[in-house]
Amino acid sequence: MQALSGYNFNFVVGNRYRTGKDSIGWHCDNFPQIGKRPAIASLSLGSDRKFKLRHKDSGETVDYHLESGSLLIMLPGCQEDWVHAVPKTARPVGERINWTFRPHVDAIANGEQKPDDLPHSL
Ligand SMILES: O=C(O)CCC(=O)C(=O)O
Ligand SMILES: [Fe+2]
Repeated sequence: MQALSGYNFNFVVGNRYRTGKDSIGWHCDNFPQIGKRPAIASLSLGSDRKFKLRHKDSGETVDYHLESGSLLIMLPGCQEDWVHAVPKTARPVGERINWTFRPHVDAIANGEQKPDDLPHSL
């Protein structure tokens, strides 16, 4: 993950969406433990679902269709300026697993997430 994204990550959060009725509402992930201006990498597995971004000031929305195996990188600034959500869907979708890779201040000496030293190729 670090080689793919260019960022270091220290912990992972998993979400399971059993059906289209499972969802996550509008939010941003910028709580203190995650450090300042975090980059977050999001890996999707299983059924595809819509992922929405909404700009906090302008209200502009951007929709992504996250397929199994897709990797979405939310770069520094995304949590500060945008909220995101995975809405419910009436489509008959099966289970989706999402893993978000995040920094943690306890593991980063100065509280800032640093780009990784690894090359950006696999
Ligand atoms: O399931 C997703 O794609 C997003 C999950 C999410 O926003 C979160 O875990 O904070
Ligand atoms: Fe989130």
